Amino acid sequence: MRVSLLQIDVNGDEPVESRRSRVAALVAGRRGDDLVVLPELWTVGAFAFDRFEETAEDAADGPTARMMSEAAVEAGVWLHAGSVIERAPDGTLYNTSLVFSPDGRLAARYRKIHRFGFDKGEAVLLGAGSEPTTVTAGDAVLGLATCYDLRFPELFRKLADAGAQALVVPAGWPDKRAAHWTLLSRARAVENQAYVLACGTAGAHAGVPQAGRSAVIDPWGEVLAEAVDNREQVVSAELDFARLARVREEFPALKDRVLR
Ligand SMILES: NC(=O)CCC(=O)C(=O)O
Repeated sequence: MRVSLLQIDVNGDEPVESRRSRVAALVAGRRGDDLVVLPELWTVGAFAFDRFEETAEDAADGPTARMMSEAAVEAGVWLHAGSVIERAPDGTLYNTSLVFSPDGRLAARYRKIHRFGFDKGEAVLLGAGSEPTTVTAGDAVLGLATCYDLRFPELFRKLADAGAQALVVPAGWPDKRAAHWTLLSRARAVENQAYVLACGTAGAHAGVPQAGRSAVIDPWGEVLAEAVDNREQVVSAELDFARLARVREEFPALKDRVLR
């Protein structure tokens, strides 16, 4: 399975509508990939808390969902469209990831469970998701998580237990904690013997320089492809699920679990 992570430059100078069109064109041009992944909140910016309310949209039928659905069809790919600020029917806002099939169907949505900010930011502005989510995308079972979720291994273990072979983590991770991003991404791959597709944002927004450093990590913890900086770029790699099965068979640590 050929995957590409699009490490999108998110900055306040580019209007959200322009970025949406630009990203839709980038996705539409990815014919040949099987799965394309976008970062967390690439429309507004994960740290642009003061703009969450004005940019909130319907998860299934908002402007981002519509354009991403069309772009997935045009490219003929599975698309993890990163996340949007979802306005739910009761008015609650969520940080919600969207996955589209190659025929444009919204195949999965996942509301971020662990909200970032402690007593500020997401933690006070957004509702918390409660449903660990997997989705079958072509040959792969994807486990969905978002940015700060990466710090909570119990979520990833639940996803692995539910059959996830590739753990997809869109993020808007800041540069000052880049070492945590790269370390935890590899740890989640090794401990769950799964691929990790970690897709961060490029550039800087809301005064927060981003780590970038998007990476595809294999079930042995090897980095198959990575962005070495925080410029906008595409990171591509081939996922081999026979290799995943071999790793799990030859080093069956998951079977040795004692505590559940
Ligand atoms: N958008 C986020 O979830 C940021 C997470 C973060 O900065 C961290 O975990 O560190």
